[in-house]
Amino acid sequence: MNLQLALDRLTKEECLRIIDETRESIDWIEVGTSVIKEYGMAFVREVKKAYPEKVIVTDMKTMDAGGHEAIQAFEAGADITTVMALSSDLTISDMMKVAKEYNTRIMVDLLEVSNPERIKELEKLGVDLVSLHIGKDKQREGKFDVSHFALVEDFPFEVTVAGGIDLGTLPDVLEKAPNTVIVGSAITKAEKPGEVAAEMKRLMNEFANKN
Ligand SMILES: O=C([C@H](O)CO)[C@H](O)[C@H](O)COP(=O)(O)O
Repeated sequence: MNLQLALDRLTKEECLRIIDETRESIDWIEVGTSVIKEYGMAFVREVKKAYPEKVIVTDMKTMDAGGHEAIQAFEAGADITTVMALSSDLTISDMMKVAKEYNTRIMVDLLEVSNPERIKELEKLGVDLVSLHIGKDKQREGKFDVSHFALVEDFPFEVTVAGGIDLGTLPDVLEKAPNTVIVGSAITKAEKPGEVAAEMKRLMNEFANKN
């Protein structure tokens, strides 16, 4: 099970400091949408160069022009880039075509998707990696909870989860055995990010060893 560190609403210097403090505990590094908007693909290149051993996820949240944005992400060194499930099938399939050429992956973000029909369509498109996600704004009405797993439980997807997950909610999330847990603020806003990430990874390893 992977721990993905999500870097959002931070300066470059803060991102690099937090990666450095958490590097022993994290598996995947997400250059968040807000960081990409601030610094562009140049910063993705910088992170990949500094941490070639980590899986780099660019949270592009692509909604259109999928082929172009996938090339931008993969040329910058991303191993995985995100597209919104609510975008056109053509956007998603164009990105999957590019990912095949680069030997990389597309993560489909299920933000605001609750209709099982859309999930079936994604499966038909050949999607294999999805993100169950409660967005930052929506978190004001409630953070990610395990009832959201129901949307994908009958599908063969690799599942990542995000949406305000912290040390309090992690144990319940782990019971559903997602492939990757995405954590942003609970680590990045912590006084000691390294300690929070280490404790999260310890709980994840403990769960994996028991199951
Ligand atoms: O994708 C994200 C969000 O939409 C802001 O861009 C975050 O990376 C994701 O939600 C994880 O962050 P937290 O919710 O702060 O754990």
